[in-house]
This record gives sequence, structure tokens and C-alpha cells, in this order.
Amino acid sequence: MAKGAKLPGSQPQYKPRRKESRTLKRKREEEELETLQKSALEFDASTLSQFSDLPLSRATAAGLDKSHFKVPTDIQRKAIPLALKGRDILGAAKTGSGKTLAFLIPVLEVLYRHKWTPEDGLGALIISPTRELAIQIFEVLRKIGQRHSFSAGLVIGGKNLQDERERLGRMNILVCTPGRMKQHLEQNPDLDTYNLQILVLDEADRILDMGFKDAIDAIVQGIPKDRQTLLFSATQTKNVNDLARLSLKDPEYVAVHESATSATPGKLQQHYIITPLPEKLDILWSFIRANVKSKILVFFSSTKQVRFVYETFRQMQPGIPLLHLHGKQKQTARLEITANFSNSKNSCLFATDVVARGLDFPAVDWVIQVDCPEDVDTYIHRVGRTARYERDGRAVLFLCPTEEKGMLARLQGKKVPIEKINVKQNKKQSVQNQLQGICFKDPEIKYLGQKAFTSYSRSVYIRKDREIFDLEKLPLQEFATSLGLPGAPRIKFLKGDDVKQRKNAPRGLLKDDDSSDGDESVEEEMKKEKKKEVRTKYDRMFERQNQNIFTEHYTEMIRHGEEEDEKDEDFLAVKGHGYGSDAEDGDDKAPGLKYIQVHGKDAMLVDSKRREKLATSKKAMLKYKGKGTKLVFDEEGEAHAIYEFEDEEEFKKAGDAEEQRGKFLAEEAKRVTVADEEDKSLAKEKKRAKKERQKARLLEDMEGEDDGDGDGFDGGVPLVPYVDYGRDDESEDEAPGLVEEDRPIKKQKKWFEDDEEEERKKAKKAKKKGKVVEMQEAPETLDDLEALAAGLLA
Ligand SMILES: Nc1ncnc2c1ncn2[C@@H]1O[C@H](COP(=O)(O)OP(=O)(O)OP(=O)(O)O)[C@@H](O)[C@H]1O
Repeated sequence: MAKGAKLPGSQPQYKPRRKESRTLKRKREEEELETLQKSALEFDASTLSQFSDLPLSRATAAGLDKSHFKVPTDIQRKAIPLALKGRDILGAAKTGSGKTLAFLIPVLEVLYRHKWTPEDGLGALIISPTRELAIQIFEVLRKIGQRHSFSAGLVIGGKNLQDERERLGRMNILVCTPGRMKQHLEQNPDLDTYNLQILVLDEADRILDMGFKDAIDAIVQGIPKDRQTLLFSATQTKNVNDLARLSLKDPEYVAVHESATSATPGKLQQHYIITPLPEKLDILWSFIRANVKSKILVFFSSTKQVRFVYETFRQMQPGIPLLHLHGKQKQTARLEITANFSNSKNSCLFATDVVARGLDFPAVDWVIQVDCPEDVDTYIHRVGRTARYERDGRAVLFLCPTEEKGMLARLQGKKVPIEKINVKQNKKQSVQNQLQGICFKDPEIKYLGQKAFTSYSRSVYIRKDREIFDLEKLPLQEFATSLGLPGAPRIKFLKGDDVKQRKNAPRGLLKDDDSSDGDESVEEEMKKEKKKEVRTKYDRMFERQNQNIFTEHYTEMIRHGEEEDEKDEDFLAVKGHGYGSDAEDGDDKAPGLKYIQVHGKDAMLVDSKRREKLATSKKAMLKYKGKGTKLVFDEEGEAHAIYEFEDEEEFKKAGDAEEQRGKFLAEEAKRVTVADEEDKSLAKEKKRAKKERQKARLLEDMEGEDDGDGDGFDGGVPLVPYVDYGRDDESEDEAPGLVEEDRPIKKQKKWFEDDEEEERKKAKKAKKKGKVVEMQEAPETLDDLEALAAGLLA
């Protein structure tokens, strides 16, 4: 196809036009797709200067145009043509260089070229390491995919799994975090990946590291091997084992900045200052006070530090809005804070590494790293939150004197240009007294300070790079004082064995663990501590060292008690009729007394008129009848009890009882798993067949229709996240609980209608109920963002 040539639309036009016959229309569409495919295969990347030069569907081209993307960046120029040819890609380019579009455009095109419909199920899976990044990718997807009619959803956790379940089965594109996706794949029969065409890993090196290993392996196991795979990151993995895990096919390594003199953006100014640990907060405070008209992002190594500094600095009123973000905040809070920071002009966000990767906050002036990052890759991602896409930015790294030599060597080794600057001593303000005052007045803040102290110490202790991180060389006592604490808290982990395990634990796990520090409020933690101290007398009894004394005494007591009971029974039997507990055997019946027989056995003694009368009542006798015995018949027609004891000799021969039990359980577990998998795949098979039938019918329906939106695009409904017709909605389109395959095909057409008025009303109604139905604009409020993550989540 000629460079820049526009493809005729593949879907019906808005204004009534001469009706084509179905066959002609289908033929035309086939030809267009073939042309597109051919142009992509023959495309010469050296001729590419504008997006319009690319052999793209008209819908994607229009989406890019509407989003004001005109000229591709270097990584886009190199990666997109290759991805359109169907190649697997390992893409590496500096932070902020536009990698997101480099994979989203191929995703849309692959599905378009396969004529993907909702009935085809999941066609593209995009995996991100954090929820925030997933949401951001999803927003870009919605913008550039607005002219497509694919369905797209977010799977990022934080919401009820069941709520997401049914909707996921209908999604064509999913943007997800690894853990939640794994959960769905394991538990959700509605989610079928058999048809997946393209897999994308953003921040691939992070996703492939140990912390996500299980989830990624589980996801990859369930998707077709012959799909296309795209991996992108600013710090790309080339680890052969990692790549083998993803079964990449002859991947093309696209690294646009590899020969560049620096690994970080050219417009980023990078500095470091030498700061003794006890002075870090003084310098941070002084810096913030001097830059109240800026947008500042400050990184700490743990959740507890973020919370402590946020809580104390807030009370000290620095004159700039303060925000804080870490992995253990509630999802809604995280979204709100991300949106607030994005939209603000001047503010200061204290954060953990949960925002280090991929997040595209507009116009950040400063990135401050109060704690040394664990490695250079983390450094690169952190500073990459500023100086994005042709903008300027500045970054300052605080280094303790003991960290300087090691860290500088590492940075230079990875081509990070950084210069030393000094702090003007006359501008430095000490906050120690204020912090002491706050800690003195508020025990919760003091407690948080202690936790911040231990979390920081632990973070240093577990770092692998001993040339940089050495806890023993740090002035911990002075550090505690600088936080306003009366003394250095005891660091328990220094004595515990588990620290060794932690040191060797995968990075992801450590992070989670660290951030889990911040999961609960100080109050809750204090309560927990207190709770631990309260021990009841039973706790003490069971905690006794000389347990066997108690046990012996107890056993004796029980045994004695049992004997007494036996004696009682004997005693009663003798005293009564003298025929005791064995009366039913009839061996020692009292002479002259009558017995009623039930099932051939003497069941009731008839020793009075009342009992005799009772004996004639069928109903009363039922209780003596017993329940009967269930029998099973073997092939020879012999009756057996359901559970028969095995021959004891043979049982013994088979080996140790415990071993046999284990073996039996393992076999049964295996059998159940196999049966479960068979059931699931049968259910999926059925669903696939149904989807194929629905698709055929839908295509038939569509062939005869025009969408009539007059925009020159056929079927011009934007790519929308799933419109929530679900349970709480009053819409009659879908009965509550109706499962996908039962939904009449006509309902599906709802997706293809373009009744703006109706959609507006629906959105208004749902918003009133605290539920957003659909968004065409970038989300601005928390409601909008929440809707992306939850209500719209398909
Ligand atoms: N072709 C383009 N024209 C104009 N702006 C672009 C273009 N491509 C990307 N951008 C903008 O550049 C910014 C950075 O893009 P993006 O977030 O994709 O970078 P990235 O390479 O993924 O960064 P990171 O490595 O930090 O994840 C975004 O604000 C995006 O809108």
C-alpha cells in the first residue's frame, strides 16, 4: 500500500449510502484487511516520519489523531513497524520516551486484522507491575482505541473477585496486574485465554523478577504458545532464562538508546548530596521550604518512613500541599492521591517505590531520593518520573557518606551522569526539636517514628550490595534522635534467624513485606501489641513447660471418670430390672415380663398398660425401627456394605498405615484435580462453541446494517471499557445474574448503538447512584478513577 494511503473503512458508514450486497461488502472488507496485512509486511521503517505513514487501520489512525499524537518517538518508530510484521519484541528505551504507545498500537492492530469481536473473547493481555500503571495504560488505550469497537477491561484487584468474574469473559483486551490475573485464571471458568493473540509485559524486567515469578508462570502456562509477545522497559532484561520462560520466538531487540552516552533522559539534571543519616530530614525540610512553588516527588525506602514524614511535616506546615502514597493504602485512596498529584501544580508527594515505575505524572520538577535506591535500575526508574517526553527535570539523590563510593561506581557503570552539589549550610533548618515536640505530645506519632526507624534499618540490612549498604557503619542512635525519638528502638531482626531468609528472599517479596508494615493504622498496631500482652489463665496453663504433668493428671481424671460412669451404669442396672445394658441380647431377661419385637429383636419391655398401648401404635414403634443398611452389589450380584474393612493382613502387608493414608489422599487429590480440569475445559469448550455461534449470528446481523454515525468509520463506537449493565443497574438490558451465554444476541447490540443521549442519561443516573457508567474523557475525579478500576471494570 502507498505510504500514507488511507484505508477505506471496514465498518458501515453513518450517512445512508447505496446498499452493497452482503457478499460484495464482505469481499471488500477481506480485500482491505489483506492490503493492510501486506503493507505492514512490506513497510520500510526508514520512510516513517509521522504516524499517518504507518499502515494502520483507520480507527487507530483516528484515535492517535484525536489524542494529538502526530510524530512517533524513536522507540515507536523502531518498534511499531516490527510489531506490525508480527515479530516478538524486547523493547528498551529511556524513561518517558513513549513505550506505552509502542505496544498499544500493535495491540489494536493485531485484533483489528483478526476482525476481533466480543465473541472472540480475550485477544490481548497487557501486564503491568502496579495497579496505578495498569490504570494509566488503560487510559491511553481508551484514548487511542476510541474508534475501535473492542471491549477492554482492567484487572487490578482491590475489588470483589466475583464482581469481576462474569464480565471478564467478554473482554477482548485486558490490562492487568500479575497476581489478580493469576487468581482469575485459576478460579474463573468464564475467562478463556485459548484465543490470545498478543501478550505485552510493561516494565518487563520487574515483572519477570522473582516477586512475580509464580503469577507470570501460571499466566504463561495457560496461553497459546504461538501468540506474539512484546516486552518493554527502560531497564530491559536480557536474561535468557527469563526470556525462555515466556517462550519468545526469535525476538527482535529494539534498544534505541543503547549507544547513547547516558541511560537517563537527556534533559534530566542529576545531582547528589552527601548527607549524614541524622541530617536527612533537616535537609529535606529545608529543600521543600525553598521550593514551595514546585512539584516534588520524594522517595523513601519504606512505607513507615513515608507515613512518619508525611504525618510530622504536615503538622509543621511547610507551605505546600503534602501527599503520600504507598502500596498498602486502600485502592480508592491511592487513585485519589495519584490523580491529585497529577493535577496539581505545586505539591510534594512522599512515596515508596510503588510509584517508581512507569507512572506518567505531568510536569514533575524534582525527584528527591531521601534513601538510596536498592540498585541502579531502581534509581533510573525513580528519576524517570521527571524529564518525560522532551521536558526538563531535576533529580537529587541523598547519599550517606558510607554509601557514596559504592553507589557512584554503580551509577557510572550504568552510564548515569550525576554531579555532586553541596547544601548551603546557612539555608539548612533543623527540625529535630519540632519532631521531638510532636513525638512527645502524640504517642502514636512516636510509635510511627520508632517503626520508621526499624523499617529503614531493616531496609539497609537486607540489601544485597554490601559495598553500599552497611548498617553497622550508620549512626543509628543519632538517627533516632533526629526523628524526635527519646532513644534508638531495639532492632529485633538483628538477632533473629529469619533475617537471613529475608536477605535471600526475592525482591518482590521483601517489598511486599516491607509495605505490609504500613498496612494497618498505628492504633491497630498498638492494639495488637497490647493484645499480645493480655494472657488468660488458660493461656498460662497451656504455656506451662511441664505439660506432661497436666496431661497425666488430666488423663487420670478422664479415665477415672469413665470408670465411674461404667460403675454407675452397672449400679443402675442392678438396681432397676436387673437385666442391665445387655437386656436386648435377651440373655438375662427378667422372667415373666413381655417384650415387643421389632425386626426380630426384643425392642421394648412391656411392663405396664401404657407401654402395651404404646406398642400397638405404628408411629411410636418407628423409633425402634432403625435406619436400615445401605448395600452395594458387586458384578457377581453379591451384596456388600458401602464401607467394608479390608483384610487386616493385607492392609498390613501394604505398608505403614500413615504412608497408605498419605498415598490415598494424594491419589484422591490428583483425581479431583483432573476431574476439575476436565470439567473446566468442558465448560470452556461449550462456551467457545456458543461464542462461535453468537459471532456468526452477529456478523450476519452486522453485514446488513449501517451504524450511521457519519464519521466515515464503520461501527464507529469508541473502544469502551465495559458498560456496567450489572446487578445494581436499573437497566433492563440484562437480568441480574444472567450469564453470558444465556444473554440473547440482541442485547449484545447495545454495544454497537450510538445513542449519545441515552448514554448520557445512563451515566447521569449511574453517577447519582455513585456508579459511573462510561467515560469518554480522561478521568478527573476520584469517582471517575474508581469507575475505571471498579464499576467499568469489565
Ligand atoms: N509520539 C508522541 N508524541 C507526543 N507525546 C508522546 C508521544 N509518545 C508518548 N508521548 C507522551 O510522552 C509521555 C511518556 O510516555 P510513556 O509513559 O509511554 O513513557 P515510557 O517510555 O513508557 O516511560 P516509563 O519508562 O517511565 O514507563 C506521555 O505523557 C505520553 O503521552
